[in-house]
Amino acid sequence: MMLCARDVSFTIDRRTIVDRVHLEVAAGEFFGIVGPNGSGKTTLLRMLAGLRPPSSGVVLLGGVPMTALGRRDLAQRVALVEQQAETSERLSARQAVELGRTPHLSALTPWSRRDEAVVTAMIDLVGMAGFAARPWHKLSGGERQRLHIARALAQEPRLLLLDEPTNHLDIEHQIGLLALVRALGITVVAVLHDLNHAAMFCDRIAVMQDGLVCAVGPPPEILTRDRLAGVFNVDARVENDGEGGCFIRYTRPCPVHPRVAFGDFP
Ligand SMILES: Nc1ncnc2c1ncn2[C@@H]1O[C@H](COP(=O)(O)OP(=O)(O)OP(=O)(O)O)[C@@H](O)[C@H]1O
Repeated sequence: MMLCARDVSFTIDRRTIVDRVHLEVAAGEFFGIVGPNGSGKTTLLRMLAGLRPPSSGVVLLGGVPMTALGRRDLAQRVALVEQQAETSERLSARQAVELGRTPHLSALTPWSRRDEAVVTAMIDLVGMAGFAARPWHKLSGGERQRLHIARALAQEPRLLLLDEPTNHLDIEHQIGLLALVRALGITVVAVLHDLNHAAMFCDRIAVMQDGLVCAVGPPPEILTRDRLAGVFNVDARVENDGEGGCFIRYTRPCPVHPRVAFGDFP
């Protein structure tokens, strides 16, 4: 499902956090948003999800302004997994995923065998089948994160928005999750901190800096040594992966001498 942000800004306390962002994400594209801490990624993602109305500009989903879609319509099309998503502690793992079916239920369409099958399939997809009966509060951070993804997939969204989806995951599950999401073939917009993951999985990425999108394009065009230095303040070599992509090799900085030592404190 095509997503378009037209000159979208967000201002709070007279500070512009997202500044006239223009983006077009094609149906089926895996689109990454990268940028330093505080550059406006989460704020932009929440506007793309229709959760935060822009101060100016418009977000269009399939050509329709988000603001024209009712909450239920929106939830049937768009799923968002936020950074510190929480779920009530009294639920089991399976019940947490079942919440993803809520937008599809009504008095006329009560819980059905199809809902049951979708929930089972999504729990299975994220490798959590053995955990379904476990109480939520007894799960690890990574297990919860995988179930948050399963809950979002159980919504059967056409647009999936992910804010640092690999948080808490071990390396196998970081790579497995991004590969899985990519294989779904739906439109995905993901805020990613790991630039090598962005390079591996994204069709295109947008780089944010101080609320502005300063570059958009395929990873090898965008993740240049100069940009990594200018935007992220790191020294790195960008190498060709031999398959049309790239990977980044960071340079260890020279040793820095802290201006304080623990012994300085009485
Ligand atoms: N509700 C708010 N009120 C005031 N300032 C806010 C609010 N929400 C976000 N900000 C500020 O806006 C800026 C952008 O925040 P945002 O969370 O979008 O950044 P980010 O790029 O996602 O950061 P990170 O990588 O650290 O998650 C930050 O400086 C943040 O402190």
